Amino acid sequence: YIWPSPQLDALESIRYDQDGHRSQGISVFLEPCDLFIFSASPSGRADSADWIRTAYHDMATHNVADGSGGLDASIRFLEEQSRPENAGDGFGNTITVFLAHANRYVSIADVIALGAIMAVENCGGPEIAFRGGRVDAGEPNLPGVPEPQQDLQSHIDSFARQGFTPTEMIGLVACGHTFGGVQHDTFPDIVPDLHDPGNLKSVAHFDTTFSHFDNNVATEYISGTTQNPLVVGANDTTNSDKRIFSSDGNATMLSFANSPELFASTCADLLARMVDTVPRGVQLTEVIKPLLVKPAAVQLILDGSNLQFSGEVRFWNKTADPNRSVSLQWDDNVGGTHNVSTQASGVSSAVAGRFTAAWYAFNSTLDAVAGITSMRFLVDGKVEDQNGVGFAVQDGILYSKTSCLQSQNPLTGRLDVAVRNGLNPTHVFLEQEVRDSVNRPVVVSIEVPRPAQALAANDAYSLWSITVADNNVGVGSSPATAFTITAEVGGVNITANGGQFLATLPACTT
Ligand code: HEM
Repeated sequence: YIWPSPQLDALESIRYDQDGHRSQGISVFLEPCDLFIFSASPSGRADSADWIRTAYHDMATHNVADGSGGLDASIRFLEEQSRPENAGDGFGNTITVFLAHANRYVSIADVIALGAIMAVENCGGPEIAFRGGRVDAGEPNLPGVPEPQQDLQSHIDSFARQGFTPTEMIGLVACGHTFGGVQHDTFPDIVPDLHDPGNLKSVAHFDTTFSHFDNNVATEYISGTTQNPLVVGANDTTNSDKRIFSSDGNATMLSFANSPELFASTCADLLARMVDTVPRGVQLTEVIKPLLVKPAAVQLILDGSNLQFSGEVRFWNKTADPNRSVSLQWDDNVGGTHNVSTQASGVSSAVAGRFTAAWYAFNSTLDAVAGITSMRFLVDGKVEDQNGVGFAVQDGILYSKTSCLQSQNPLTGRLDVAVRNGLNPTHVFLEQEVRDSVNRPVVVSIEVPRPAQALAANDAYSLWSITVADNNVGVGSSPATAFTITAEVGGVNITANGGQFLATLPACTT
């Protein structure tokens, strides 16, 4: 895709800015892969296992016939979590971690999908295609998750309702059950108290590598050494993995045992399909791939007769290199081209170090009248401009530095919006992201009134002002969020680069 695209940019960041500079903070819960943040270690549990099971149980309500259910974060509702089919506290744990990572561009359901993908990828598994655009349910879905005491035919029927064939059922169960196990606390009839100081939560694991993706779930099953509690459990009624794995005469499991590559590629396909199983009508984005050159945190602020321009750029698949020269070049509205050097600002990595990225920061002062239309980067003399498209930077609407804090409690401030002469917006509005009563990120818009008499800020901009209160701080799971400015111009919305938190504004003097 072409930068900027607010939704795809946000999805790309949460997927690929994992560790180090500008970390989005999800992958740390998988470091190391047997980390379990909710009880003392060694617990025998793992965040990674909880996250994969959460994605499956959220999806498993899907009904291909009527399009209902699917991966839509309905698992966050306590009503759904309290059903027998959703036994255990892993769903609540997972949602607690994930809620803070959702935003207006990344739904809670997208985070659930990505959490499962990252657990697999970052813990030894194959790369899995990730799309965004899931829509969070406003209420619980109908029940429909398979349970271990049910017979084979009901499992075949259940997976068919979810959209998977009997062979795919074997695959999906094996792909999931290469992680985690059955807990004594949740299933005391399947797993006894193990009294094991190395496994404090008494989890009987599905294979010997419970926090690592590999085909041991298949090799141990085929070789007869498996300790999988759903295969060799004392009560055969709950040996659902045994019935499922053997349902085709062990052909599928044998193929997985013989080929770790086949197991990995099958799981990459099936798990991608699992997280892309969404209620009918939901339109997913393209597969999110890393942008090789990606601006981030671009800010343009009116400061008297100048524009303060700052931001960063990330170069994918590059490591730090003190000899590299990176400069930023931009075009203005009056035919000029300008150059500024950048400074190395950090490095990041993703997928347990499989990928790295090098970051550079820029900071410059532009003449407000000349403004800016687009930018490009020069890396050791080579032009990076999205294959000639350039990186568009809009200067039509932005914050003015004259914005100020009016009161701390309640938090109120005057936001001065600079509108470029000639832009002629039909509307200007502030947008703030908040959470609705069921924790979905939603955007509240506040119209910025058109001033009766335009107040010139300089030769290029006039100011529109509005006093707003930030009612969002500390509400529910909402982190404090910035106000952003959007202008509707000729039926199209353009959004200012960079948002403004009221709390960080200087106090008003008038
Ligand atoms: C017939 C289908 C399935 C049955 C009956 C089943 C049953 C179970 C049971 C009883 C547990 C133990 C839960 C606990 O003690 O907290 C479990 C755990 C788990 N299941 Fe499944 N499962 C099925 C399919 C799947 C699928 C398709 C996936 C994912 C692709 C999956 C992923 C997991 C994971 C990762 C765990 C470990 C959770 C942890 O250790 O915290 N399961 N499953």
